[in-house]
Amino acid sequence: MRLNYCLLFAVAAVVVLWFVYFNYNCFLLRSGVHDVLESNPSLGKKQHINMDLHFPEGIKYNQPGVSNSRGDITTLTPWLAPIVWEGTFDQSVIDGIYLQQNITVATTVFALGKYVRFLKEFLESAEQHFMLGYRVHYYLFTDNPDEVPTVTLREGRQLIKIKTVSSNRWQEITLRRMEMIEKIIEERLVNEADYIFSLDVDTKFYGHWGAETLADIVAVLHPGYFGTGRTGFPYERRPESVAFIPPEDGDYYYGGAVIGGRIDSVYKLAKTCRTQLDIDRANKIEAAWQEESHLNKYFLYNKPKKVLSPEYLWQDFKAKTSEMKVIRFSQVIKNYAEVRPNP
Ligand SMILES: CC(=O)N[C@H]1[C@@H](OP(=O)(O)OP(=O)(O)OC[C@H]2O[C@@H](n3ccc(=O)[nH]c3=O)[C@H](O)[C@@H]2O)O[C@H](CO)[C@H](O)[C@@H]1O
Ligand SMILES: [Mn+2]
Repeated sequence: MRLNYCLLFAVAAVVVLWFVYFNYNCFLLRSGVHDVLESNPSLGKKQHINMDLHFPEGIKYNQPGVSNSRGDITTLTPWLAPIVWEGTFDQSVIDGIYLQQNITVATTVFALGKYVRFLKEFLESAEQHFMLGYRVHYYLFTDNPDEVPTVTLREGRQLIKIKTVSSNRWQEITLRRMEMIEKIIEERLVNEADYIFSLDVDTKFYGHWGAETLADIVAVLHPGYFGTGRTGFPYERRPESVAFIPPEDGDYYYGGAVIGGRIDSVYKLAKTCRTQLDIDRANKIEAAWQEESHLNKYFLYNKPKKVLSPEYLWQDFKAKTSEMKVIRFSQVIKNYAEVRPNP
């Protein structure tokens, strides 16, 4: 009789324990804690997450047209990557696909030395226009965390400050972004994000920037060289630099102010550019436009899967041209001599 009680008690205990464990797991899944607790998924594995363009039922959207949506500009590269212009995408279709993927977009921003002054407008305007509805984590590299302004962030968005040593050369600050992006992907982002954008801080958002910009690896057309012949691009032209591009080569001139894509692809890009910057340094040569020159070399041989039009990187001093239906992100006017640590 006593044995039966013991047995009953043991069974009851197992049932209770299982119940508690099951509910705890459900709680973890619901709260997304599993994403963090999982052991480091390798960068290779990351590649296969969320690649489907699954579209949920019940969303109303316009029927796609059969002629070009824009007649005034090219909306495809010769390797058939989309060039994202206003009028080429339907935001409700894009959000239908990407909102349900539950993605996290890491955004690296560097504010070293006096560039910390650009943060307020950058962050405030990003909160109005950048990836609204998506989880956004800003990773802010600065040598002066105390001067970072307090900006109210929307739900699901956070800012992580990373104390970083500055340099007395602006060229060094901008080119070192590659190794810092490489490191932070290795150390954190592999577990904390799906996509990443590296953005210049001396900038401001003026219009919608959403999930239409997401792809495996994303480049932006530099507003200063859109429509320029390739021989006029400011590529590195000295063969002694790894960033060298001969005058007969080149697709576009891409801006260094915007780099984006999936974590594993941007990792590959950052690592490659960092390695090539190291080789140049050992050979005592610095490319004409630092990491931007190496970025252009990288994209020449590793074509971007999506190209953002200059709507996604304009310059405040530049008059709007006819093909620019909207300005989404733009470099603010700065006094170079006053904000930079060296000429
Ligand atoms: C529009 C565009 O594509 N701009 C690129 C261009 O000039 P820019 O004139 O845009 O370069 P920049 O002075 O804005 O420097 C690039 C970024 O480095 C950071 N920074 C720089 C200096 C400093 O003292 N503190 C600091 O934090 C900051 O995040 C800034 O946004 O060429 C640079 C490389 O030469 C970069 O590739 C820039 O992205
Ligand atoms: Mn800039």
